[in-house]
Amino acid sequence: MDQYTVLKVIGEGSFGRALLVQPKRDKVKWVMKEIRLPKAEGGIDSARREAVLLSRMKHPNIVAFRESFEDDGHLYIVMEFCSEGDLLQRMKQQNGSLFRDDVILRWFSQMCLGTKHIHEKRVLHRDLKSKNIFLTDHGTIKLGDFGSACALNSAKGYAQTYVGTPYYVSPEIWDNQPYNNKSDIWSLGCVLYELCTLRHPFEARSWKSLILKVCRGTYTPLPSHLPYELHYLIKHMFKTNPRDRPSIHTILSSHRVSRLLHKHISEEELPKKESKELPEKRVNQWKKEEGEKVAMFLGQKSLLNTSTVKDTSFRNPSENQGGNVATRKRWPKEPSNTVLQVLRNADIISSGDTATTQGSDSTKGEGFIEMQKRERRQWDKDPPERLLSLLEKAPLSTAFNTYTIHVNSAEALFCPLAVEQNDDDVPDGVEEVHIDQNRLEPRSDDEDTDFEEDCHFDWQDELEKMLKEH
Ligand SMILES: Nc1ncnc2c1ncn2[C@@H]1O[C@H](COP(=O)(O)OP(=O)(O)OP(=O)(O)O)[C@@H](O)[C@H]1O
Repeated sequence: MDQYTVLKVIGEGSFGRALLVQPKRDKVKWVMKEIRLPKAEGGIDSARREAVLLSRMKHPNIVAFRESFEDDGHLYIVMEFCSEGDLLQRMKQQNGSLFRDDVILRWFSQMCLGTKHIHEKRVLHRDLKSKNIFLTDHGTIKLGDFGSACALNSAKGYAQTYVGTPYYVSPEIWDNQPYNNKSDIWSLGCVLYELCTLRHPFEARSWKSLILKVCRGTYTPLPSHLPYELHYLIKHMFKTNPRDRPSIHTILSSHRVSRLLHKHISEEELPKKESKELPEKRVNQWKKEEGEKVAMFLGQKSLLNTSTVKDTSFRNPSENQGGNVATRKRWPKEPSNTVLQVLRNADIISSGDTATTQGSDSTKGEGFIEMQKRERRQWDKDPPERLLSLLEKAPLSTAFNTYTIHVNSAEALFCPLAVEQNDDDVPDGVEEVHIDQNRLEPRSDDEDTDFEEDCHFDWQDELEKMLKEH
């Protein structure tokens, strides 16, 4: 710490402060993240290990790591200073004036490259949001902040429960399913949507409304002037079932939008073209040794493969001894219904309307069909009242922050991109989705739902425990 001069405090996040610092020996400015370490011994080792490891990702679109050290109960991570700040600040500066398509596509393609890099190393970001994506003075996008979230997730003694950031969290997380590579894709979809509209796709005034919208994948369509490829991409990134979302590899190589993204990506950065039926071959292209090393470093946590094929190229390190082959899990064919079942019973929802009305809307452009009053799915699970009752008891700090549950705080749900908070709850049975049925053909990316974290964190359990303690 002594070798740095603190120039100023840039800001405060959920886990500590961000300081602008300068080494005493030179003039280059760096950001120093100061993270309060958990008091309990147990989590410290893995907190340090994970933060350092994940901060060491080297890629032009990932915030560069300089060093990390501990001092006085804090973990310090020194990283590249992105002088243009984060994307959320940048969007606010627009004062409602939309970004040009080429700016959106350039930034998004760089985000994809950063995400591709970490996914290739079998690492998940878990907290992708516009606040964690930065811009340099050269206009380059840098993904940041994945070290601290992971570090704190594994810090068992920490008196907070890490979930992610509610506004960016995918349906499977609400349903207590493991985080997987497609969960990062959902969050990336939220950021892309924000860049396109300067609004968040799932704005809400209450937990119930937010979760309902996320779990239904219900969002206001993108403006019609945007290329149809972006409409198509957003639609697929917001598929409620992770198996139907494209992987980062698919987005960059074979997705319809890749043609547009390629204009902003140099040849050597592009993933090599592969035929779709080769998930094993694709896995082989990942640097297996690095993936295993990363998993080993992650405190013996393993990263499981989750797909429909047997993957012989990446094994859970703990299974390597016995030479067992990790069998990929199957995603259920239907989206997970647990949360929706709960919400269906909540007071914002009245009885279902099963009629489907289709009508053309001249303002939405040719070929758009407005789907209204879509048939409600029939859920066959028992209603898990638990989630809703927990949420009712648990006030939350701002839902745009990395979510930590503070039992005594009672801040309202607030969306920073919202101009004003309208009560925009979706009326029962009405989907605000405009579908160009000819062009937006659904497809499955089941084959590239590649991996999930085995260190599944049951946040509902944690929440329940915390509530009991108070
Ligand atoms: N590498 C960086 N370069 C420039 N600014 C940064 C950098 N890292 C963080 N910041 C800024 O520092 C402030 C605090 O960031 P921090 O990551 O600690 O929390 P946060 O992202 O605001 O919140 P949360 O912890 O909920 O994600 C933010 O305004 C962020 O834009």
